[in-house]
Amino acid sequence: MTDFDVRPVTDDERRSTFDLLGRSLHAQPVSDQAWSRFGSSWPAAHKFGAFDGGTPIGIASSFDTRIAVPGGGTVTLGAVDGVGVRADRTRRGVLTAMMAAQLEDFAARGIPLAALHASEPTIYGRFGYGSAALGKTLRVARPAARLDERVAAGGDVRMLTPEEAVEAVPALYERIGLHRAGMIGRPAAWWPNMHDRHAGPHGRHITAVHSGPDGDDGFVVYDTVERRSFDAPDEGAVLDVRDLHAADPVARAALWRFLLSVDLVSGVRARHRPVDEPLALLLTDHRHARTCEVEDDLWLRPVDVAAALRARTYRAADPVVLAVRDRMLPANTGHYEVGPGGARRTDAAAHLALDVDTLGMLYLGQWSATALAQAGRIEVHDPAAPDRADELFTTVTAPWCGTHF
Ligand SMILES: CC(=O)SCCNC(=O)CCNC(=O)[C@H](O)C(C)(C)COP(=O)(O)OP(=O)(O)OC[C@H]1O[C@@H](n2cnc3c(N)ncnc32)[C@H](O)[C@@H]1OP(=O)(O)O
Repeated sequence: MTDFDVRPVTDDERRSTFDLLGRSLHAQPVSDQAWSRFGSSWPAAHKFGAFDGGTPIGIASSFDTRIAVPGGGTVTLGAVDGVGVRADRTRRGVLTAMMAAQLEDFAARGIPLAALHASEPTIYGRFGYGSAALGKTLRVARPAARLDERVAAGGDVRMLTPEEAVEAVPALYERIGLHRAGMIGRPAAWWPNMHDRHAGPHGRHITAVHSGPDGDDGFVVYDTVERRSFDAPDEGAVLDVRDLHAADPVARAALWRFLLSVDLVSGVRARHRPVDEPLALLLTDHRHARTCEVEDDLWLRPVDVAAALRARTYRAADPVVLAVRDRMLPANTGHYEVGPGGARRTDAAAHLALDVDTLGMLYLGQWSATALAQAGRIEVHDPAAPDRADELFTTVTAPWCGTHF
């Protein structure tokens, strides 16, 4: 027996559902002033609430955007930017019911992929999401870390006022483009809450922009946190990189050169960077840039398996036939042939069998079919097939989202 209804959120319920999500994540209710600044980032569209009578007890929110897939194409993405259930109503199927409504809505609207960032990795596999892109945390020692003289240099870095940052950075992100598989477009509604709140006139983050021969081509948003204390009088501040995007290697190196030049800083920390971010290679001594953590970044859910498989490209190898199982969206269950020429449904016998969350793990190229098979996530019917699938799905550049949502 269910004692709640799941339905779309109305305009009047935006703030109460935002506060419900915040509470589930242990945040304070939003103030009137803050809501007037970034409430527009929480439109009613694409939100499913669970209600007991008129009272919200659960929320599953998403927004539509684009995601880059291997090969350079982009497809529509349902970006799940917040799910939460009131603490006294958890573990009674509320999230399951909201996720089902959300996935059916994505499918009905022809959205091929959905994605999220997971608070806890044990939750989302059952809904068909797999960990599809990783991110690393870098710690760089200051003032020891220096860029090697062979690293290409050029252009200028300038700091923006908060007003300039709010104006300039969205257009710059758009111009830099979705050049890595896993990167997503940032719709206008994303910016007030995720960027302007921290880097705009009321925030404390600092924004710097790099300009090359063709104009602005990279930006970094950062904050500094004082570490000096009575017990550690020689510590400077830690510079925390929150958002860094560059159109090319010259702009990226110049932004890192700038970050490493900021005075009174004893270390630079950057979380959720691409796992193949080449910072260590840029330094005279690569040990001054340490990877101290690798975490899951983006979780991906093929919503329309055929469309998702068709959207990306594959490298040269003999085709493989995948048997995909999808409990929540059974129309996806079936056999798919994937080869250098593309992907299509087939009646042919399967070489490999996997659940749809594992397909999410394979899709962007983060994990190899061989590793997934060895981990028991792919059943192997043809012993040569994992090698072929590795060839087909591998990407040269690691996938990375780089956008918090
Ligand atoms: C994408 C994002 O927004 S990340 C942020 C997610 N939100 C949070 O972490 C906020 C705090 N947590 C919550 O609000 C809730 O606990 C939620 C949303 C994670 C789960 O909601 P619930 O209504 O309890 O989930 P529901 O009852 O549908 O559980 C479905 C299954 O997942 C399991 N599950 C749910 N949450 C968890 C968890 N945190 N850890 C382990 N298992 C979990 C349940 O045990 C259940 O398993 P079963 O199918 O084997 O019985």
